[in-house]
Amino acid sequence: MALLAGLRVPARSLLRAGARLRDAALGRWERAAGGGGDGARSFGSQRVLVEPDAATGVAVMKLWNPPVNSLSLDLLTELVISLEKLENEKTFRGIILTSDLPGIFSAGLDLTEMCGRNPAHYAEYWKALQELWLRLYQTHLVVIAAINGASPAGGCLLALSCDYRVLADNPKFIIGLNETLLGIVAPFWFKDTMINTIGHRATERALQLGLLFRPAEALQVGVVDQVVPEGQVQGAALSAMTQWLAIPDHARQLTKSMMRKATADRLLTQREADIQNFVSFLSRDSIQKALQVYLEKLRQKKG
Ligand SMILES: CCCCCCCCCCCCC/C=C/C(=O)SCCNC(=O)CCNC(=O)[C@H](O)C(C)(C)COP(=O)(O)OP(=O)(O)OC[C@H]1O[C@@H](n2cnc3c(N)ncnc32)[C@H](O)[C@@H]1OP(=O)(O)O
Repeated sequence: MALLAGLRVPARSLLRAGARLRDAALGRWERAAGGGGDGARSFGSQRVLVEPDAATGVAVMKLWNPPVNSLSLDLLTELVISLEKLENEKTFRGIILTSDLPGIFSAGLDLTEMCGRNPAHYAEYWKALQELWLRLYQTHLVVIAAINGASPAGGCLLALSCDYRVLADNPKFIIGLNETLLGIVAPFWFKDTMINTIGHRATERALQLGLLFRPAEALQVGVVDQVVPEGQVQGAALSAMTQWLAIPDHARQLTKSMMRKATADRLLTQREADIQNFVSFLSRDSIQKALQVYLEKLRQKKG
């Protein structure tokens, strides 16, 4: 009930949620894609819905982890599985990554996974996040983020890891790596991903100040590539996809790898140390206190 109290979604969505939870309990669910007629079927898990269109080779991947699509351990795991499945299907060349929750793309890392747990849990959680980033950042598929809501911190990382970003024009849809505002530090691979997108100086300023950009600023600094009216974000992402898919796959994929491999390798060569850093950083009393205070503030916002 407490979870439901936090939901700000219409009754229709609650019914849909109920159906998904039921189906998830039965294992992976599948349903026919609306009138596609091309044999493509939606598939997914409890928190990730994938709507593949075999005719175009593009799948829409929707995050659904109420209330704010925080990147819980379960969501991270389900995202990796869905990505892997699409990568293994030869018919698919592109993914549109978006949210199935109104007004939120992703609230970033799930603070409840980082607060009051034990070191083994922190290690497992961080490894899952590394896994998702390594896969998303290096996937041979074209990934376009259709950002239809707020996207702080880890939500911004998700978007930055895509090949192209379209943001819906709403001043509430802020995006950025705001870790310093929480008293924590963006890890080097978050920082590298942002540098590769907007350059060193802009990243230095954004990271130190924990800047969360509104759409016009996000476009200006280059955090996103396009800003479109709300309601047009998925259509605009699909249009952009046409341009990306017009390029021969082998040439585009080799170029993507050439641009991104060194950044990914930097994490791959020190993965274990990065996990240990995270665990020891998070195990400090001062960090736990800062996170608890921040979480409490978020919870009291409504009260
Ligand atoms: C010496 C140096 C060594 C360096 C070593 C490095 C080590 C590494 C250090 C660690 C680095 C970690 C990197 C962290 C990345 C992150 O992503 S941290 C998470 C950051 N996210 C945020 O700050 C976003 C917080 N949320 C919001 O701002 C808002 O919720 C929203 C997304 C803008 C949505 O607003 P609104 O629609 O008004 O919803 P709310 O009412 O605020 O929230 C609804 C409920 O959801 C809960 N919630 C919100 N965000 C989170 C979250 N990220 N995790 C878990 N839960 C969240 C919120 O508490 C509400 O809950 P209830 O009150 O219970 O309903």
